Amino acid sequence: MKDVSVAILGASGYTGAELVRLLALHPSFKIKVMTGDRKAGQSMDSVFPHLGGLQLPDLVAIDHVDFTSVDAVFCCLPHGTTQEVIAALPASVKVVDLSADFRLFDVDTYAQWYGHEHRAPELQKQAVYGLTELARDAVAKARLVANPGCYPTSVQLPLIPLLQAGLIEAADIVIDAKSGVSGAGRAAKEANLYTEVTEGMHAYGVASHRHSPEIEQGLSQAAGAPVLVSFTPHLIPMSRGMQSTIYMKARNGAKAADLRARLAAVYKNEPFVRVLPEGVVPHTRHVRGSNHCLMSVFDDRVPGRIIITSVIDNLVKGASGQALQNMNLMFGLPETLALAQQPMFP
Ligand SMILES: NC(=O)C1=CN([C@@H]2O[C@H](COP(=O)(O)OP(=O)(O)OC[C@H]3O[C@@H](n4cnc5c(N)ncnc54)[C@H](OP(=O)(O)O)[C@@H]3O)[C@@H](O)[C@H]2O)C=CC1
Ligand SMILES: CC(=O)N[C@@H](CCC(=O)OP(=O)(O)O)C(=O)O
Repeated sequence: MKDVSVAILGASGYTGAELVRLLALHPSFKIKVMTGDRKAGQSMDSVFPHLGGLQLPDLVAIDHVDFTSVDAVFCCLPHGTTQEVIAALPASVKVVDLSADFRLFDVDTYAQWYGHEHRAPELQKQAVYGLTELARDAVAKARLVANPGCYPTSVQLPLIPLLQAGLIEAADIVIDAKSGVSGAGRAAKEANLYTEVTEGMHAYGVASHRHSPEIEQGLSQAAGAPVLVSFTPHLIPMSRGMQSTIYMKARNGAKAADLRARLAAVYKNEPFVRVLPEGVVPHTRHVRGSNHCLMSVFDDRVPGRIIITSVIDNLVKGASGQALQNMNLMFGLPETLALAQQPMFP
C-alpha cells in the first residue's frame, strides 16, 4: 500500500490530537505536517505528552506549510477560519474538514447561522456531507468532505432511515442532547472551567444552536419536505461522550419493533453502528474512545410515541474517527483502517 502524506491543521487541539492517536496505527497515512496557532513552534510531545514517542513533526504555523508535498489534509480548525485556508490548497490535495464551514449546502443559511458570508461559495458546491454510512459512494469520490458535527451525527444516524421509510412523522421531533466538555475544544474559556462545569449541568443554545440547521438539512432531504426540530444541547461534567434522546411520533401505527427492524436492516453490515436489542440502554461508556454509534428504540407510554437514545464519542464518531473513516474511503482503502479498536471500559 502506497504511503499517503498527511497534514493535520489544528493538531494542537482536541480533534487534531485524537487524529494523531488514531493515525499512529494507520498502515499508509503518514503524518508529515502538523499546524498550531498559539502553539506553533512547539513539539507535539510538549503540547500533548500522551502522544510522546511517536516521532511526530513539530507544530508549525499554516503560513509555513508547503502543501505541494501533501496528499491529504485533515482540517481541525475552528469554524469560520477554514474556508479561505481550504480554498488556497492545491487541487490535488484531498480534504476532510472537521469544522462546520462546508456542512450547510445553502450559503444563505450558512450566513444566517454563522454570522458572515461564506468565503468560498464555489468550493461549497463541491463539498460532500460525510455522514459516512449514509453517504459512502459520494464520499469515496469526493475531493472535499464536510465532516458532520457531533450532535448531528448522533441524531441523523437513527432518524434518516426512519424518515426515508415513512415510519415517523417529520413534524414533532424533539431532541434532548448532552455532550462532554471536550466538545467545546481545548482553547481556554471561562464557561468551561472545572468549577463552572463540575457537579452540575445546564442547557445552552436553547432554540438557537447552530447544529439545528445542519440536522434539519439532513432530515429534510430524507423526508423530501422541510423538517424543523426542537433541539436542546446540554453540557455535562464528563470529558468525552454524547447522548441524544429523541422523541417522535410513529406513523400509521408503527411500533418500536418496526423502527428497530428498519434500523437493524439498514445497519446490519455496518462495523460502527449497532442497533441494540429491545430494552437495552446504550451508555456513553460503551463507546468511549471508539468510532461506534449505539442506538436503542423504545415505545413510549404515551400511545403512538417513540423514544430513541443514541450515543457516540464526540471526539471519535463525532469528529476525528468519522473523519478518518471518510479519508480512508477517499483513498480507496477499507474504511475501518486504524479504527477497529473496541471502546475503553470502564
Ligand atoms: N471537539 C469536538 O468534539 C468536535 C469538534 N469539531 C470541530 O472540529 C474543529 C476543531 O475542534 P477542536 O479540536 O475541539 O478545537 P480546539 O480549540 O481544541 O483546537 C483548535 C485548533 O485550531 C488552531 N487554531 C485556532 N485558531 C486558529 C486560527 N485562527 N488559525 C489557525 N489555527 C487556529 C488551534 O491552535 P492553538 O491551540 O495552537 O492556538 C488548535 O490547534 C472545530 O471546528 C470544531 O467545531 C467537530 C466535532 C466535534
Ligand atoms: C460542548 C460544546 O460546546 N459542543 C460544541 C459542538 C461540538 C462541535 O465542535 O461541533 P462543530 O463541529 O459543529 O463546531 C458546541 O455546542 O458548539
